[in-house]
Amino acid sequence: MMGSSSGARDGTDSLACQLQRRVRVVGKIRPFTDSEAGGSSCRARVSVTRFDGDHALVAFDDQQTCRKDSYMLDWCYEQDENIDQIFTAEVKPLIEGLFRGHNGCVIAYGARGSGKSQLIQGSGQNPGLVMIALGEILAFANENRGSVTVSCYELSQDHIYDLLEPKDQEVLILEDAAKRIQLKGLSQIPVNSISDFKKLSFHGCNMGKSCLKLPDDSTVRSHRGLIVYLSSVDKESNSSLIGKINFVCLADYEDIKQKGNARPQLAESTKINKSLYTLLNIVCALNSGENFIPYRESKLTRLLQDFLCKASRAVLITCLNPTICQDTLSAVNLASRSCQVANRHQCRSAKVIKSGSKFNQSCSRSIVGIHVRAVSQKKTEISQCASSEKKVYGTPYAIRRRSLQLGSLGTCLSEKQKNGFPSAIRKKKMPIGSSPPNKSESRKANSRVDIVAAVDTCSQRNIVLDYLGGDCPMLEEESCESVGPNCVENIMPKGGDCYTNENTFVQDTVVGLGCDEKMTADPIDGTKDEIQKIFVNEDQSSPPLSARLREISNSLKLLSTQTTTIGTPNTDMTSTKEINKEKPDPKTPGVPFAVRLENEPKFDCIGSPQDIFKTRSTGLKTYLAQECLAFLNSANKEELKGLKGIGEKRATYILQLREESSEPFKNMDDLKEIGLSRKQINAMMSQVLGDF
Ligand SMILES: Nc1ncnc2c1ncn2[C@@H]1O[C@H](COP(=O)(O)OP(=O)(O)OP(=O)(O)O)[C@@H](O)[C@H]1O
Repeated sequence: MMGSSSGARDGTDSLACQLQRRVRVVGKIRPFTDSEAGGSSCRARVSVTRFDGDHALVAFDDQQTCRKDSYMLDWCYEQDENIDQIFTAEVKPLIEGLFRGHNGCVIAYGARGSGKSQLIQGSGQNPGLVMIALGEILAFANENRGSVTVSCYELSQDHIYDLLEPKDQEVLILEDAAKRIQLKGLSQIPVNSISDFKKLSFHGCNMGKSCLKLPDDSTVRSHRGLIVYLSSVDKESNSSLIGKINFVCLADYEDIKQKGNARPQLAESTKINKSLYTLLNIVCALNSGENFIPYRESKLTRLLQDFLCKASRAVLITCLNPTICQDTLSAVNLASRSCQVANRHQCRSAKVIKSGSKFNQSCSRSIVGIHVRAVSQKKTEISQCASSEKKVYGTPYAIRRRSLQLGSLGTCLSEKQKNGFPSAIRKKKMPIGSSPPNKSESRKANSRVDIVAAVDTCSQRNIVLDYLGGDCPMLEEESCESVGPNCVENIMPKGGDCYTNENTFVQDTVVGLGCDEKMTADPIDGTKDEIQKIFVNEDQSSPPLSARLREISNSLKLLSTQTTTIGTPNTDMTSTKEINKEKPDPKTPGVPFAVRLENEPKFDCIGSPQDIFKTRSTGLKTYLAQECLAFLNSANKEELKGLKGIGEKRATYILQLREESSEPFKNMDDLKEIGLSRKQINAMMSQVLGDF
């Protein structure tokens, strides 16, 4: 059912690398539920390939749509691995840290129904991580004259509530003189045994039953957590030790883009997602050794500040549905990005991952971000790029604040480097009906679609592709130069065909990574197959600017010829949002433009032709603005740069914003935040109109 597993988590190099990581990012695929078992959803769709050391590739294969997505995580537990195993490998080390007075954090993150509650809380027969951990902590406390207390909280809509002793007032986050977080108003209840704990009333329910489990109300989503405090006496020094560990069950991740913006829970979802993004940024920043960690960006991260810091250790467990589910794909994509960006810092090897289009796009965005970070932080280090051991990156938050101030971006780069940036991500359109390339051509083509991700040196033997140093015969010189001589490792898989159709673009992503040593050219057994499996066979890049403009132009033409339609608007106004969303159809829309205008007034009642014209032009403007925004929210860098007022810097910045929020531009005023003046916005709009 599950894919092959290879390797073990015992590589010493890997261990050394992992020890530096403050937050491990792992996955857990939940077993099929009774209703799923035996159904069509039960077909093998998720596979895990583990590599020597601490990395695992999770591949989703949707047989119906032929879509394949693969994500690299620090590790992934398969369906048949139980919670005890996760406890031993991931949580026990944190508990041992707790015994020495260190804080720890266990976070369950994932889509709805992915097994978060089961993992953290468990059920009557199968204790979750909390219960297993508490058993060990209590045993330790009894042996070491220690005491244990617990708190339980809920973070909903940016308000924190005490679940053990509910009060009218919310819990406040304060910082003491030593900069430690104090949760004012959150009760701590002493616990001496598991049975004591089971008797606790968690907001009207018992821990063993439904604590940390949200009520079955799809409109309410919140983060919940249980903190266990341990105070003990160190036998050797006889000093007192105080540590705490937080078990967090995050609210379900929902991909807002996919669900549409018209839902009543949109504001709630947006808030929750923002807090999740911030959390993942923190994970990334911590693992990358950033100095500045943007805790204040959300209440969740502020609340977790003491548990997610340089002095503590944590594990983020991404719970995965075993069947294809867009929310799960998006959730694991984000988790994977956060650990891969961190990996680029920590380890100096490279691995190529070929995966579905979403992953490609997101990777390339991250990669762009990395370049920006490098540039913004220390110009002189650009030429050394990732080969430098120095930390040169900023957090996404910092980037957002900094990136538009990079007035000297162009000047701080040598001419070659300047050229290198845009060319690092190139597009190649495959001709219509072109026949599949032969093997050697295919190799060349493949070299253009590689996604490069940095991973642990220890896992190089298992790398799913051929690694090429500067002497690779297949390597195109152009590719090498695009990222500079010192920092580029060009990577190209063996075999695997890359066919594209008319609208498919192949994205070149060549990333500068500091690799200390060359990897062997041959992947381990079976990995070649894996390459095929995860190879990009589709790429859903956003349609080119010309296609988008053509769509608008056609729509406008339609308007001018279909006055009768305007006079009798279709009642199906809901189609408006659908058409204007993330994945616009590059073809001429089938629905007449007039009926797609949002809030379109009834023209019959307006009066004179002049009034009708005015009303229509308002609608047109609204539509055009929406198209512009949708375009800015989805276009790739080159397309963005095709717009007036958007150059390299601004395009990079926009991509960066999109990493943090799926839809950063919701109205025209948001464009001012990227430094566009009203005049520039108008010019951009006129450019679009000019094509008509
Ligand atoms: N390890 C497991 N063993 C057996 N069943 C599991 C396991 N993990 C999850 N499940 C089952 O999967 C389903 C979803 O699990 P769970 O309720 O924990 O997910 P969730 O992410 O907390 O969902 P929600 O967000 O809706 O609360 C449940 O029916 C649960 O019994």
